[in-house]
Amino acid sequence: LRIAPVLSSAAQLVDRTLYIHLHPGLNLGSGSPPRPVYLPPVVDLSTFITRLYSNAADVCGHLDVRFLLTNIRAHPTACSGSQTPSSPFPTPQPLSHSPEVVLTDFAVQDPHQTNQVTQCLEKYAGCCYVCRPGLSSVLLHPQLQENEDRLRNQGEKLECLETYSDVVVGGTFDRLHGAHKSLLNVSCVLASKRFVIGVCNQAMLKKKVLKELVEPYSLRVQKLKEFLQDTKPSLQVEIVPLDDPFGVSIVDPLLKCIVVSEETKKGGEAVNQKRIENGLQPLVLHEIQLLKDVHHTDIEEEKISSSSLRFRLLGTLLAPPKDASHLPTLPYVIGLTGGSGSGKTSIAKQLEALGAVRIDCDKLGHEVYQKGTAAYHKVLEVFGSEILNEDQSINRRALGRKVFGNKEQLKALTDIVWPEIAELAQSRIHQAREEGKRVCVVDAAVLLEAGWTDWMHEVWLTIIPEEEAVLRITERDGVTVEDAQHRLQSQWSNSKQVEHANVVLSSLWEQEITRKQVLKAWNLLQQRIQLKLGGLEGDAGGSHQV
Ligand SMILES: CC(=O)SCCNC(=O)CCNC(=O)[C@H](O)C(C)(C)COP(=O)(O)OP(=O)(O)OC[C@H]1O[C@@H](n2cnc3c(N)ncnc32)[C@H](O)[C@@H]1OP(=O)(O)O
Repeated sequence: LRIAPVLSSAAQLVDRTLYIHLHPGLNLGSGSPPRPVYLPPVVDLSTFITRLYSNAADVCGHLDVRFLLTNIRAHPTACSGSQTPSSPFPTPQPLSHSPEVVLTDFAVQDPHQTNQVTQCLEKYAGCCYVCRPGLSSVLLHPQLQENEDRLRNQGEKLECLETYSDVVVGGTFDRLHGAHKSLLNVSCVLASKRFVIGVCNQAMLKKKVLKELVEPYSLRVQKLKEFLQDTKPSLQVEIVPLDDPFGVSIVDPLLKCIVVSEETKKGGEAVNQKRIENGLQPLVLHEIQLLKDVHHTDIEEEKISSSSLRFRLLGTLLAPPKDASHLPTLPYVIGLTGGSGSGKTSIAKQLEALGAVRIDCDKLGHEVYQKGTAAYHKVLEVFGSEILNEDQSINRRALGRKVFGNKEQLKALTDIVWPEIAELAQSRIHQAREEGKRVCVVDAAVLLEAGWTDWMHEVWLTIIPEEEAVLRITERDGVTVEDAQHRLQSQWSNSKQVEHANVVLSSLWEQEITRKQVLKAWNLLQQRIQLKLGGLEGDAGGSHQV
């Protein structure tokens, strides 16, 4: 009952990381600073953790909340109410992000006490964690539902939570969120010695929504390590890649418990089946609650999920634009690219409707083949007269069949036409500049392959899964599945393109959803342009105010 009010008042003061240290009954008003104590891992604690992360997602979603377990320790006498183990508390624990301020919800009865209480609090924090010198303290005044609180605390019986020497969990752990942290925290409470985490490798991501936006394996592992080092440094953490749904869970004889959610319970049962087949003891399945995502939209999952987080990244700035000081600030040039069938042209048209000048490079490409032009003759020289229509114009479909799926032939063609298309596109940008336009969108299917990023301010990319692209291409262009695949194979993969993109969009869902992404991307772009222009004006006046 206290969690949400405490979190929301803390969120008003904290920008990034909120570490949580639990000490029920902490008395800061007695004059002498209290000592940190060990708390027993009780069943209530796992409920607390789930509520904590569920509330955190709701009231302070922008914060990286980490519940610390250093003072949670199993002890034979630990589960009989207020008793705590008497072994000395270890030396202060260093945290990944050194605390700058310590907050408490301890209620001061007499305002004259405040100074003494804050001093006690700072000393107490320094006994538990390594804090920077000059750590300040703040007394929070959360709006607690006191009566209910008091009622709950009366005659409470604490039930001990069973702990296990070796605990295992598996998952993708993309963009570590509250539900992951809740799972990890509960697992850390359950594990007394070793915690094994299987992390999905590339092979396991094939079916994931927006799999191209899943963080690299090494980054996911790094974030997990940092979180667990803060949470429970005494634990032996082993992170192993998962190439299949089972990994080490079905071969490690020391494992005792697997932590699952409602959704992954079946997977846990399958693990046990395999363990029995392998002559190993089955694991205890510890099921935790799925956290609800109160902010989820109609097309997002109800639970807190990485897929929803990836979806929300669409249209936002994923990577800062590279230095474009060699380009005029206006028009701001967006290179819009994406595989065949990814909806690039329809997105370019939406941007045009919002005010951008659209430069369609497929169309410019067609212009350069016109009879009598230099490119026309060069293409004829390289590919022969079999690519001509009866009227001697170039049959692009026939040319496409020759080049898509044949690297050398495609290169021969693009060496001829790309310089010509680039020149046409640049002259359109120049014209837009003279007309005082603010934004140009260069719609070019293979912009990255062509190395055109030097004359763009940003690269925007539209992606859809390959199977969907094949469906769309065959339907739209009346070509065979094989031809569609050849065409896609002539282009960089989505993942490779994502590495170079500043903004990613996806037309996988209904048109309205694409429209919302485009609008979001456009509005954010306007803010970036405004900032740039503001910066320029500031520079011109010699002012460097922050
Ligand atoms: C750097 C740029 O992106 S410039 C724009 C792309 N144009 C080029 O690269 C020039 C070379 N390509 C061509 O001239 C033509 O595509 C041809 C002659 C091969 C085929 O012409 P057409 O049958 O009329 O097909 P069209 O030009 O509409 O292109 C068909 C698809 O192939 C893709 N495509 C075009 N050029 C290439 C290429 N060089 N490599 C891979 N895919 C390509 C396009 O993305 C398009 O799909 P989309 O509309 O879903 O995005």
